Amino acid sequence: MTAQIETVHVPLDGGRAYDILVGRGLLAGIGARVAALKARAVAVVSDETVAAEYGATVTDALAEAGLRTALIAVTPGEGSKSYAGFAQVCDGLIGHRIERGDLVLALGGGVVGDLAGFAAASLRRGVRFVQAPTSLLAQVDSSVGGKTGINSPHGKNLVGAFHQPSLVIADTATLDTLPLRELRAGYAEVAKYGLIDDPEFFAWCEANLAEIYAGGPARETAVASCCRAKAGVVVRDEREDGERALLNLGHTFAHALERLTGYQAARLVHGEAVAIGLCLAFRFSARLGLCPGQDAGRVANHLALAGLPTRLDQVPGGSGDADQLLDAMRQDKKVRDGALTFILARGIGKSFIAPGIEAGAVREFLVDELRG
Ligand SMILES: NC(=O)c1ccc[n+]([C@@H]2O[C@H](COP(=O)([O-])OP(=O)(O)OC[C@H]3O[C@@H](n4cnc5c(N)ncnc54)[C@H](O)[C@@H]3O)[C@@H](O)[C@H]2O)c1
Ligand SMILES: O=C(O)C(=O)C[C@@H](O)[C@H](O)[C@H](O)COP(=O)(O)O
Ligand SMILES: [Zn+2]
Repeated sequence: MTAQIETVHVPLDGGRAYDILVGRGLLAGIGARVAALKARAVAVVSDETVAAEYGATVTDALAEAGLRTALIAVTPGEGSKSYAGFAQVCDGLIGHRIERGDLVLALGGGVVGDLAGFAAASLRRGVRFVQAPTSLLAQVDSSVGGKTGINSPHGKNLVGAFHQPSLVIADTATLDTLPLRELRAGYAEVAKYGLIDDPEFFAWCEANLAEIYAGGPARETAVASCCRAKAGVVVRDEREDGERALLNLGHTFAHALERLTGYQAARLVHGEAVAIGLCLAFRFSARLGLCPGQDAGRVANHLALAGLPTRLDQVPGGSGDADQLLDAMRQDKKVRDGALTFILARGIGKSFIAPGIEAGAVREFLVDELRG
């Protein structure tokens, strides 16, 4: 049974507008919604964990709606967002004879969404895709906005394409089976939306953390609020020529940490890296005299309360030294003319794009952070 459904519309032009549906129990009714997109076949791309839990619900619902289905499941985890994972999905789609008019349906977390989205963008030079996000991170962030791609040994998301989904179906009941560590990791991106430009939302998160973790209406509110915020940014700046870079708050640090930990979930997952990155972005801003130290402390306190790491010395196996971190950051997609761009903050909800940041200043900051 589907309870209340919240719809967030993403009004992109050129026939690329789409809806994000948020509600409990949406997967059971996914067949009719996908059939309305007028495809003959739908290839569901998932990972083995999510496929075991929800694969049959989705393929049965699609088949009942008269659609031919196929299921491709990759190994769970960031390692699948790789050249090998991309080849597996593309060849799976080709093997199942997915045509230009057909659909790819990403059922899973952000790894599956980014990977399946990139395969859809590439297959026969582009087929449509639907996002059915099942992790908190994917429901609040990665399923919206059309950034798709894979990682390179040189850095995160360095190979990819902008390819918007045709529909996003976020069944919040799937979060009931999400491991606590992954729920917490997704929460880092929830808090990010408050820290970017919405101090009231951050205060609401502080007051409602326990309810968001417990499930129920506060969780749905958090998912829909983040989707609304992201949809607004994406419509104004789809390809990150300006404002969209704010969604990268904490990510220059986070992506360097993910590369240096070899994209190994045993050490760090994306949301945990983002939590550390958010704290570093605020502490760096405070060090540059831009942000009150109190605000940086408030961010770290809240993320620690949420069960997330906040410092470099919490990275299992170590984070790498300042030079290694800086070297990894030089591959950031926001680099311009060789100079680093950071998203910094003048306070909670007051983030801004800061181009031309001196590498020396970043290095000194990291050396001090690593000293503890
Ligand atoms: N495209 C974007 O805009 C964007 C935004 C944010 C993050 N990302 C990317 O998203 C990825 C991280 O996504 P993630 O945190 O969802 O990781 P993930 O996809 O690896 O999922 C986390 C783990 O949870 C499991 N899982 C997912 N849903 C489940 C469920 N309902 N029940 C039980 N287990 C479940 C998965 O099998 C996996 O082991 C990173 O690669 C990151 O770069 C992309
Ligand atoms: O959608 C965006 O734009 C974001 O920056 C959202 C981030 O949370 C996400 O991790 C994204 O994949 C990072 O993008 P990248 O361009 O820095 O790889
Ligand atoms: Zn992110």
